[in-house]
Amino acid sequence: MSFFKKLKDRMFKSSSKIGEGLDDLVAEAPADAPVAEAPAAPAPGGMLSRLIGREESRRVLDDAMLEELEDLLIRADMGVETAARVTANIAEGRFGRRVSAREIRAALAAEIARIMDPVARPLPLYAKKPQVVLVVGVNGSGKTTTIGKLASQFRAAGKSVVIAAGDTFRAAAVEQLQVWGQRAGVPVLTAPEGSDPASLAYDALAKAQAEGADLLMIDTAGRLQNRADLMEELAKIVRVLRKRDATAPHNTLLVLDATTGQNALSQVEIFRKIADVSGLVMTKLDGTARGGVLVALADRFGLPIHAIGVGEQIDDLQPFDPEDFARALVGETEEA
Ligand SMILES: Nc1nc2c(ncn2[C@@H]2O[C@H](COP(=O)(O)OP(=O)(O)OP(=O)(O)O)[C@@H](O)[C@H]2O)c(=O)[nH]1
Repeated sequence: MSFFKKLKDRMFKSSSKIGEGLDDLVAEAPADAPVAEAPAAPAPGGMLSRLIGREESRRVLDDAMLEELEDLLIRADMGVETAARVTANIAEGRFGRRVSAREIRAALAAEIARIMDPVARPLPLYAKKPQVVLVVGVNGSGKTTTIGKLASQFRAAGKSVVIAAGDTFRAAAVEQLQVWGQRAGVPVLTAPEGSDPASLAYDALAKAQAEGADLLMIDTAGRLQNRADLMEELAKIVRVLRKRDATAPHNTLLVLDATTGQNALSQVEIFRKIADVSGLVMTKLDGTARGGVLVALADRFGLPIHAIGVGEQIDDLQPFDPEDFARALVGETEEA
């Protein structure tokens, strides 16, 4: 199965929200809508429709339609500012013309891909050994799962990986990480329940250095209820790591849950204040209709999006491909 097909299948809720919304929008043309004088540009596939005797629905792209389009994008979690900008760009050169859903869908996919293109960057790998990756995010966002999936991919690429279970206050979180470590074939370092996460991070880095490991991934707590405590905990981990390696951590990954929609935006704001976030992973894009939030994130923050989670299995973490994502999000059905 191609990447696009898999992504499209997994993101079907987001896909159908925008895809079906666009079809309805064009079909809902007011009966007395004025007919544009400018000839409509032939849409791809238009010829085929004519040959099989089925004309595509078209609607004049006027203010009312643009407003409906903007509403549709906001409902798909793209955020008010991004939705307005995208809609304005789509209007350019098309305003007053009769357009088909297919044409708007293609234009929308191109706009979204243009926004996402600069942020689609895999986790950078450095020559520095061990490369220390701090993983932050609220509880339940998918940190543990993402660490397991990433560790498995790095192992498959021939890298040696060590994981540190830094959420020492939650036994269940540590156990979960151990399960993922086993699946990925990667050692997981733990500390007694309630012990200082910074001291575990220090020991883990010492061990990773002694073993000549390529990567050290450190899980952290995600208790936002007490932000000051969490900030202090993360700052202490960084301080202590730097005693062994002044350049650590080399990446600070923020894991976000797509099902939280617009809330993901405030999580980025908060975590950028309490940790030096260098990149994002968006999980749970499968089974949510809120995938549009990724566009808002890219547009607002410009932080690299390293990968997306599309399921609970070990191989359900994909590199972020802006074109495939954009086409899946707007409900395109065909391969490019
Ligand atoms: N459908 C789906 N589920 C996911 C994905 N990523 C994680 N999950 C699920 O989300 C739930 C929470 O994931 P965890 O990895 O335990 O999240 P965490 O951030 O480590 O949470 P805590 O352990 O509570 O700190 C689990 O049931 C995962 O199976 C994904 O991409 N898709």
